[in-house]
Amino acid sequence: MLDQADGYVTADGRQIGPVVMEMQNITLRFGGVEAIKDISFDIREGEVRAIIGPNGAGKSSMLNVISGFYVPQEGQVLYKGAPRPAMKPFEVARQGIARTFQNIALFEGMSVLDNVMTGRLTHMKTGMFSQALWKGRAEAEETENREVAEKIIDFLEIQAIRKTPVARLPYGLKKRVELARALAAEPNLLLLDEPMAGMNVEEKEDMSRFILSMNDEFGTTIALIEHDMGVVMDLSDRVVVMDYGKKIGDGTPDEVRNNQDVIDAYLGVSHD
Ligand SMILES: Nc1ncnc2c1ncn2[C@@H]1O[C@H](COP(=O)(O)OP(=O)(O)OP(=O)(O)O)[C@@H](O)[C@H]1O
Repeated sequence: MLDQADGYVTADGRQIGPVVMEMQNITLRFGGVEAIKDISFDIREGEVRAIIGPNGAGKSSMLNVISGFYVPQEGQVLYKGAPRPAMKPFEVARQGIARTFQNIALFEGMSVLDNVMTGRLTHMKTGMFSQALWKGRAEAEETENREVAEKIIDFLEIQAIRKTPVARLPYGLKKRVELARALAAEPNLLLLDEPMAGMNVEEKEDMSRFILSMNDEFGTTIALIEHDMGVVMDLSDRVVVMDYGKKIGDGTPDEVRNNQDVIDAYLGVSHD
């Protein structure tokens, strides 16, 4: 039913909408290295879309194209039906796209709450000048942003550490705080860069649960890249598989799991 333009309903009753982002024949080069070779796929509203592949397959490069950080030499990215020009990070954020990073990028000296509040920056309308003139308006906005941040802190079950400086937290919790900050932006599209990397089994299970409930509760469209094929199979509606810069598979987890090219890539069989 994936060819229905308006979307479809999943086996577990979730509504998947129309295509929000379309990658058309993307090629990205770094000097002589072709990191992405003529890849096309789309991301639908409300789905959890994974991009997986072995080391060096081109996943991070692809996430950076999706986020607008890299502009491909060939092909184009359509967002909500319109070609997307080169953009600055704040313009990407204004379009409702948020992301997390593989190497956690938090303000280590700041508390969890303050870090999550930085996720609200794109929603702050009151500039310094009008803050000076309209104190009431600035205060109302601050309260509203704080309420959203607190709601997300509750949702991700990190209330107990809301005042703790991030530097003191273990790795798994830092990853969750980063997720909270991205979610605080109330994004339409959330990009997760190897959300489970470096986690133990229990932390991976927690992270999977939060990703799924975020998608369910807020209807957030999620695109994630991951090295480990196992962890994304239970999470994702559809999976793109990359190997040596090429797309070698695209479909439901079951379709991808049974694709011989995918099996070979993960077993290290050469594709020359
Ligand atoms: N900034 C860059 N400059 C030059 N080459 C790059 C750059 N970024 C990536 N590459 C090259 O592009 C190819 C794809 O790398 P990329 O990091 O996108 O793969 P990946 O699938 O994310 O790998 P990993 O799982 O190891 O993070 C590799 O050959 C890599 O060396």
